Amino acid sequence: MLLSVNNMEFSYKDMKILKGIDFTVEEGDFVSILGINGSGKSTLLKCINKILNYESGSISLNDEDIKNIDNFKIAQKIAYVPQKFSVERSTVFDAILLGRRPYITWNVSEKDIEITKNMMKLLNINSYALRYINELSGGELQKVVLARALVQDPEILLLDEPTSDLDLKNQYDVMNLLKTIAKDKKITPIIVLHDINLALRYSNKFILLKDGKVFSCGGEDIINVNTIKEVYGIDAYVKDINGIKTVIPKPY
Ligand SMILES: Nc1ncnc2c1ncn2[C@@H]1O[C@H](COP(=O)(O)OP(=O)(O)OP(=O)(O)O)[C@@H](O)[C@H]1O
Repeated sequence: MLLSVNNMEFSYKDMKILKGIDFTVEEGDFVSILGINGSGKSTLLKCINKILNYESGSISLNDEDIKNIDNFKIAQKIAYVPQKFSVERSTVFDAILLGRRPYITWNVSEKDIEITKNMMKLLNINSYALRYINELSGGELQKVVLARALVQDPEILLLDEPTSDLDLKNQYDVMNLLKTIAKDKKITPIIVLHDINLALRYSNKFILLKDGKVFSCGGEDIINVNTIKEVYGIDAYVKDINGIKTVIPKPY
């Protein structure tokens, strides 16, 4: 199993946030984590990436407990794009190249530069390679940090609301690209999203978090009128529109 989270718990000081999380992810899955503000989604990603240390239960990567994998190795296997990122003054090219750090021993290689250039082309950001990242728009920056995570060539890509600053077309462009790159490079994305319809369009697996627990986990069928009501506390229509499952909140 690529990732296995078993009865995992985490607290900030004496405040228990994750209260026995269980789920598994297989290679090739495209996973969306959904849930209301404060339900523990970002905390869960940080535990998987070892930014936070879980206190009980277990998290295993390819059947090995992440506690036994050193951080350098973790960085070769898991890339993480946080919800908020601090922006240093470097060029777009250098910022993306930094994603290769887990592989660079002495010097940056031709291969590292080639991978960086190719990723910039794929994400259509090569035209601003030499611009400073602290001078980019929110959407442009979001593409740069995504490119940086992708050149890391991870097995698992953790993304915390990767489309929050993107316009409608860019949201779908980025998700389409992500789906293609994930398939080509055998990267398994695990994405925190607030847009349920975007999640429904791209994911095959859904994890609904509620109060620090997995309320429901599974395929598209777990997104229904009842789970929307239970998790988000709203009444919604769940419709099939041109073969695409769509959630439309009822007016209230
Ligand atoms: N560093 C911290 N110290 C103490 N409490 C924290 C810290 N970070 C988050 N929390 C709390 O942990 C809970 C879960 O936060 P988390 O950011 O994981 O939620 P989330 O589901 O990602 O929320 P959102 O959708 O708003 O981004 C919240 O109650 C939050 O206030």
